[in-house]
Amino acid sequence: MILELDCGNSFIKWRVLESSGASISAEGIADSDIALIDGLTALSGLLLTRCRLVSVRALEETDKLVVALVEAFGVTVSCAGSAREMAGVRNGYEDFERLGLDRWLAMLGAFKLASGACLVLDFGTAATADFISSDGEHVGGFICPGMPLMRNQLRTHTRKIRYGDVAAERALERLSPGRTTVEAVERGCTLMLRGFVLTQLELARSYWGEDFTVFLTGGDADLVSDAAPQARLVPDLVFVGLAMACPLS
Ligand SMILES: Nc1ncnc2c1ncn2[C@@H]1O[C@H](COP(=O)(O)OP(=O)(O)O)[C@@H](O)[C@H]1O
Ligand SMILES: CC(C)(COP(=O)(O)O)[C@@H](O)C(=O)NCCC(=O)O
Ligand SMILES: [K+]
Repeated sequence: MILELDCGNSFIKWRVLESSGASISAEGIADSDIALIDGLTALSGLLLTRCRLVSVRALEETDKLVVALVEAFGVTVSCAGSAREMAGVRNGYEDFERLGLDRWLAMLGAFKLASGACLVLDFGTAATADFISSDGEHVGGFICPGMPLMRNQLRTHTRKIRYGDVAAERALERLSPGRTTVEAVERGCTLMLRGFVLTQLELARSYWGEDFTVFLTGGDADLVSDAAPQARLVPDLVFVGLAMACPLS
């Protein structure tokens, strides 16, 4: 069985594939290395042979996780790395190694699925947009605070914005102007993200007319999907790219 990991700034997304790579036998989200290893250990019939991962965390942090995985499961771990060019996509950064690996893998996955120009929108800790033209050129992208960062900045830099997770979830049942603090903040931040989506769509249209595919991914993709009804919601887009960047043969 193959373990795949996407280590973002907030969560580790994981899944276990059958050895052929054809089907998913388990998947989940962990908020720490320990929670990940406990979650995997609790699975019955787990026989890991290989592991591939992508991380946007600090090198030492990623190394620590790799050591823990080797210790716990005796697996060989391969980590996705940067590339100037791969699978027909050319990294557009001046310094290609500085482009976030999750963005790079999502771009590889998107270009493979679209076989044409694409706009990749990822809503995690940060919200990112990346533009890939039909010939595989990465035009560049944008990085903004995502929902968790916007919400936490308001909570920690004001005196009177305080509320819990349950109230936050309930506040997003509608997007009309808020009549409580929690509604005002949660809906306001959601509308900021939707505005971000609309701006990116407008820019993509100015480059490519209607001839492009929009991909939505990341834990908060659902919050903005109404703003881009034409988009393909692909929660595992990073994993599509991970399999391309770390083939297990
Ligand atoms: N099942 C879930 N578990 C945890 N977070 C989730 C889940 N579904 C959506 N989210 C939201 O996803 C966001 C994190 O997205 P994610 O793509 O995991 O970020 P990152 O890659 O930066 O770690 C958070 O705002 C969180 O509330
Ligand atoms: C932009 C990001 C913080 C997004 O991380 P995420 O929200 O997925 O945790 C990450 O891709 C990153 O650290 N990138 C390096 C900087 C760059 O891409 O320019
Ligand atoms: K991510």
